Amino acid sequence: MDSAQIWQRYCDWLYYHPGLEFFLDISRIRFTPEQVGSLQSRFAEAFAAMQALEAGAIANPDEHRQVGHYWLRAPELAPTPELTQAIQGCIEQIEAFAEKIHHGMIPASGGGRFTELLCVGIGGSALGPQFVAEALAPQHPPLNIHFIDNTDPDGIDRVLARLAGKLGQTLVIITSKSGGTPEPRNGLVEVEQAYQKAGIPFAVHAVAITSPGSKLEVQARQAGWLEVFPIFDWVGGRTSETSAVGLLPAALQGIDIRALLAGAATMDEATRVPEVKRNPAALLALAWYIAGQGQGRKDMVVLPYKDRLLLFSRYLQQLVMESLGKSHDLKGNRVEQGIAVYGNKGSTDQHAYVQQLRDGINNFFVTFIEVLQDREPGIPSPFVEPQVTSGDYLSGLLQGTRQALYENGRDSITVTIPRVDARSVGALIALYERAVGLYAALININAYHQPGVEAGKKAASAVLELQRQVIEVVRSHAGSLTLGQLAEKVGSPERIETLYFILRHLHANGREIQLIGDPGCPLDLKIQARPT
Ligand SMILES: O=P(O)(O)OC[C@H]1O[C@](O)(CO)[C@@H](O)[C@@H]1O
Repeated sequence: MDSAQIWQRYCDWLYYHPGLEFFLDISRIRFTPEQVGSLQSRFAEAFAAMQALEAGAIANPDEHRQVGHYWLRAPELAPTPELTQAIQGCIEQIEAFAEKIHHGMIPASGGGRFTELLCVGIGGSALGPQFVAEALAPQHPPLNIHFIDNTDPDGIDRVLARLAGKLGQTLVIITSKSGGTPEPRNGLVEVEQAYQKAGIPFAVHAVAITSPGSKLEVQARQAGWLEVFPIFDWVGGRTSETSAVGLLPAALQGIDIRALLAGAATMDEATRVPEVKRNPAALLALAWYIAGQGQGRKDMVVLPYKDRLLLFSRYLQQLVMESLGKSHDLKGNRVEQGIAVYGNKGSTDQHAYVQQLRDGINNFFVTFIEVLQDREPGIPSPFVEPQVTSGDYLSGLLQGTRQALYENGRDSITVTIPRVDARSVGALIALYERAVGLYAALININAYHQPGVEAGKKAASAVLELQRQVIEVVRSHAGSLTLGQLAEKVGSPERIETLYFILRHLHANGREIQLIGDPGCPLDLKIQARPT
């Protein structure tokens, strides 16, 4: 194609939404009109499936659940008046609570207003709030946000060290839809202990966001925590940013949650249009499908050219990969679907891996995220070269990379937003949620369950059970044992490798067990109880 044809293709396929000042360009994905035509009937089915989902169908058949995250920003569309009321009530509850915290009507136990916010949660209970905090938190927020999103003791220590001396001014949110995920439970135990050590009551600092009736809710109510906010059954973790999961931390940081919801609602309207060319989420799904031949053969590299959007790719990683990475389709055929997502930000990544993107293995397509506004209005941009600002550079580098990749047979999508504000971020979240839903319908998979995650969780609890057994056996044995003898004694010779990992970890942490000998020769090691 010559430059005039490429330009014509750009104009033909450009999507623009005037209300959101949002552009989407998929012209640099090399698809043919025939390919688009061949997907028309599948798209018709996908639009119908999405309509049924929004009307309250059981769109997550394995878990027998409705999928209602779109109702969160258009409560009037929820299938019953009770649900409409529950959604609206939750938003009002969030706003009222944030106001009381901001104005010191709920005072910190250390006196005065809360100044810090510690969010404990993992996966969908952390990634959205982290992305939104990075993108939208004001320079001087009413509460400074911190996250514990793992069960890494050192990671927890680092966060608690930052809060040293400030626990009395810290509001703690524990977020877990199930209320039983081990990582946030562990975070909660360690944070509670930190409060105890500091002699500060925990309950008057604590808030839960969880499913009604969960273990976490029961604990919060029994202990008299400040408040409990609901996560509705029909909201999945990875699509929970516009529920209390995302809205509460955002409101507490002074982010305009009504604007976030309005941006998402406007994008939802735009992505309900049952015509591919006029629906930006359908255009994205089309581009993904064609780029990866409907089998995820190409990875999605997400490159926002804006520091504030750094965590967007991480957020999308869960949204896309946990939704689309499935072994079977809805008919029970083994399909092993998915699209791998990675990326950080441009132009920084240009000095990291863009070399491979341009010249190396062609197993990806890029999504450039362009932000038109360089910096806050009113702040002048100095020239870094004659007539050129830093922002011009950023824009030039995005365009240059897009062009250089295309010239070398590498495809890309470009999403353009006017500025990083609550409205645009809400729109981006809604855009990708719908694109994932439509793509899942095209490839006929359930995007709303995550059975694969369970296998790792089950295996982990079996490891911990084995560890308990091992400690007991070694403690009650006089003298030392070899690894083989220990494996026999615990009745798990087939799990000798797991045993070795357990022992090495206990030894390294000065725990109940000692290893004597060369750690590089596991079979020669002597295992004994550590003297107390
Ligand atoms: O909010 P919960 O129930 O603690 O779950 C956290 C995360 O764990 C998963 O269930 C599995 O990784 C995610 O889908 C979810 O976002």
